[in-house]
Amino acid sequence: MALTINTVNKQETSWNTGKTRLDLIRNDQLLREPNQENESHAVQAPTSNNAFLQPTHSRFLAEQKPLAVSRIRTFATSSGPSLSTQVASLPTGTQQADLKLSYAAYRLPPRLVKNFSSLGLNLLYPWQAVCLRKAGNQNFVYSASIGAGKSLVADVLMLRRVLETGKKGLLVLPYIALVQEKTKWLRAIVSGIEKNIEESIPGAFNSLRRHDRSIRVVPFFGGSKQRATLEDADIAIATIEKANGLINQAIEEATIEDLAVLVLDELHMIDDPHRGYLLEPLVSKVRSLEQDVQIIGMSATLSNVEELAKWLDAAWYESDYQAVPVAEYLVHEDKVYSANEPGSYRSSPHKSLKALRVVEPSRERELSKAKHNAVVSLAMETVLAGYGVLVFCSSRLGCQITASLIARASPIPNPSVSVQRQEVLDTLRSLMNVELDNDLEQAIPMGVGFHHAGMTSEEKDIIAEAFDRGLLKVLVATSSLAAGINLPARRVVLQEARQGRELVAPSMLCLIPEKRGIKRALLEAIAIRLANHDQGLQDYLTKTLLYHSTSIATLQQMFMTSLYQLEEDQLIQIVNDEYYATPLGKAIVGAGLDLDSGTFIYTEVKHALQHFVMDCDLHVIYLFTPVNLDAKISWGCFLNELDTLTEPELRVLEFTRINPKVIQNLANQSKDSRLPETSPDKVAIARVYQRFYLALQLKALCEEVPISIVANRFGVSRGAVQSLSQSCHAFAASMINFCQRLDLGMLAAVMEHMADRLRAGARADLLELAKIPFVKSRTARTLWENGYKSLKAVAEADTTSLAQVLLLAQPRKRRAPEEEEGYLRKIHLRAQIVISAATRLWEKETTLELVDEM
Ligand SMILES: Nc1ncnc2c1ncn2[C@@H]1O[C@H](COP(=O)(O)OP(=O)(O)OP(=O)(O)O)[C@@H](O)[C@H]1O
Repeated sequence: MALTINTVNKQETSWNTGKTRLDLIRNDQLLREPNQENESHAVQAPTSNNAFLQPTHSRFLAEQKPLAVSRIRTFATSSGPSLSTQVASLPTGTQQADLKLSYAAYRLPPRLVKNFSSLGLNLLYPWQAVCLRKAGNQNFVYSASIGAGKSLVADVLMLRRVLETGKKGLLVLPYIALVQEKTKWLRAIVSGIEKNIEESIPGAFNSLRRHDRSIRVVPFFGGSKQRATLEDADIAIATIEKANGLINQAIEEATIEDLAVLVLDELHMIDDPHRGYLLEPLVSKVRSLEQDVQIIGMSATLSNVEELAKWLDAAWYESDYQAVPVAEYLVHEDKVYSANEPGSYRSSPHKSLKALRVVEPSRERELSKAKHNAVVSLAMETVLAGYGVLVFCSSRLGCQITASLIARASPIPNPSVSVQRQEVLDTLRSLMNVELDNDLEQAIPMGVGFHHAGMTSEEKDIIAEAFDRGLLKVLVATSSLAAGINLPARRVVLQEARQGRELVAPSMLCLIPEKRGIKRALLEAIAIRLANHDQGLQDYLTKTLLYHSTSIATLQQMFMTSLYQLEEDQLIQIVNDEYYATPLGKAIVGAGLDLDSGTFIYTEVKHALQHFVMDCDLHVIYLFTPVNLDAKISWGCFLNELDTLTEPELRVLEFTRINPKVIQNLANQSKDSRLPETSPDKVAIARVYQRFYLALQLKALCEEVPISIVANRFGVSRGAVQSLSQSCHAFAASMINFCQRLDLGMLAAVMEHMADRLRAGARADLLELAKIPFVKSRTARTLWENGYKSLKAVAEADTTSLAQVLLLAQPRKRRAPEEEEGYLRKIHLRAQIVISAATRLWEKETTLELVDEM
């Protein structure tokens, strides 16, 4: 099978309110079952003499010939999901009482029920009600399809627990974006609710003054400077790494007894060796405490709910409810087959299949491959019915090519849509300091966007938002789009059916040595003093998932070997049969580093302390450059950069043991040449070169070189430069923590200053201006050069003068005279926004200063 088509009749959701608009589903005309008509309409290709043709389109069409779309013929019937089944499955006011959130057994305060209701959640789906009944106060694992409404179950259980016990809840999510989104949502849900101590545990919050009793929902993710703790929150929402750190800290500081509920979203990530491997020790630690913490785990893709429930000693539930019925099809060559009906490929893969529809061959050269032709036709079928389509591709290049084919087959928009799409392009251009990608320039006017990791997050946000608003009709993306985004698509096309769709593998041995391992779990347990002798550590291991899937003898062997290696690596020491973490062991755990990176960094820090170059920024930048990024070096670019280094920077090069001759030799060899990594020493050296190459990119960002130019200079994508700078914030925070724990406070302070500068993407003198939202380094520099040198100066600026300066910071672009006025209005509006943001910041800072002085 070359391609899978999922025709998704997706509820349109407005992400900030969570409100569903079900009428769209009822009115849906798109998902005509193939038996409803014998032939889909032939699609009219855009023609260049169309009356609506705008200047941009004539340019576009001059460069790119429009493509005619092939017909899709239907010659077999499919039962598919019917609309009536779908409607019947939705909760209505007349259904049973336990679907109401106010149902007494759910024990939710009326204000909470009201808040849910104001965000569109009045009635539970029946499966959600079953979950709430089954879960009670015990551990609970459940699985339901994407968008089925899993979060509501966890929210109710967590909030109830927090309110009733007066203790804390910790919600673990895999991505920063999800943490931010969930924080907003939960803050809205708990607004106006006070910790209700009188009705629950007497005394829990009695000492709090009235204004302290609102529920604090606090996000935790990498990169924040403060050493925030669970103490600061009633509901903590954290990424996996951060959550593990919070638990470690709470155990170490003996405040863990304040935790009452732990929620793990996307529990299937426990099987992910890169991101999720910390989930297992995190949960195992909580389980090994002798206290009543309710653990709730959920996921859409758990193939092993029962096993996980056994591990967690939990009740469990698997729902097959689909909030939105999904009709799934497989496309092979030019034929469309049903994927999940009786007699389909999935239910009987060996039988010969009857195709439901066929895409007629195209006369267009570019669509001569059946796969391209099918993707374009299926996408256009949905677009012409007035709905959005998501197309997933496995590579960035594939995205751009597919987007441009679909754009060429798209109909000419009317003038008002055309103007709005031009505005999207303008916003994208204003982010960049180089020309916009040609593919985007051509696709967006036709209502098609793409989204992949080579783009910056701002570019991706603008495009996803335009699709969400319905301004773009097709979004072609890699899996970069997949994280938690709820977009209004009626059809999802997945190219290359076998990629990225695997369910969780049955292997669940997260703690096996090859995957980060038991070694780190033991070091953590020792460092946070969860256990410090054999018996205690073994008890801890019995709480892990590994214990449930490995023989005792193997586990015993792993236990002994790991402790021996930890001692060898000087991460623990043994005194009178008791284990203690060394300062290095504690620093690695405290900073949330993996063992391998921790020991490498320690060697590097020790080295730097002997020769530290203080008359330039490069050495300190090098020290907080992340160590475990898999970045490819372009040796030619590396060599060019060496020519630009100043004398102090060349000293950094020398002290980090980098040999320019090696770079020169590799630059003269083939494009893909690499340093050998045949021994641990060589691996470490290769890591140093790679880190230095990334440090040079970070140095350029600190010098206010725009992301797009850094990307060009180093031969990488803009997205890669941006994610380097983002991962660098989190890494810098760990490095600072690491140095502080090793009593290297001075080094930590220097790094802290530099981390602030990197966050602002600006030199030291611009730090203050760069704090203003929407002011990037280039704008900050322009403001500074035009006399606006402080927050106060911007706050007091007059809008017209500031707009003039903002105009100077925009990339120059020729505009048609009729577009100019709208553009100037936008800049004026932006000036107003910047002034009010600066005013708010300035007022906040002055208030803080006053408080400090009191
Ligand atoms: N009982 C309900 N009634 C109406 N809308 C609901 C209900 N439960 C959930 N929703 C809405 O359905 C949408 C999807 O819910 P949610 O995000 O909780 O799904 P999910 O199963 O957690 O999805 P994912 O697998 O993507 O994490 C949200 O907009 C949510 O507000």
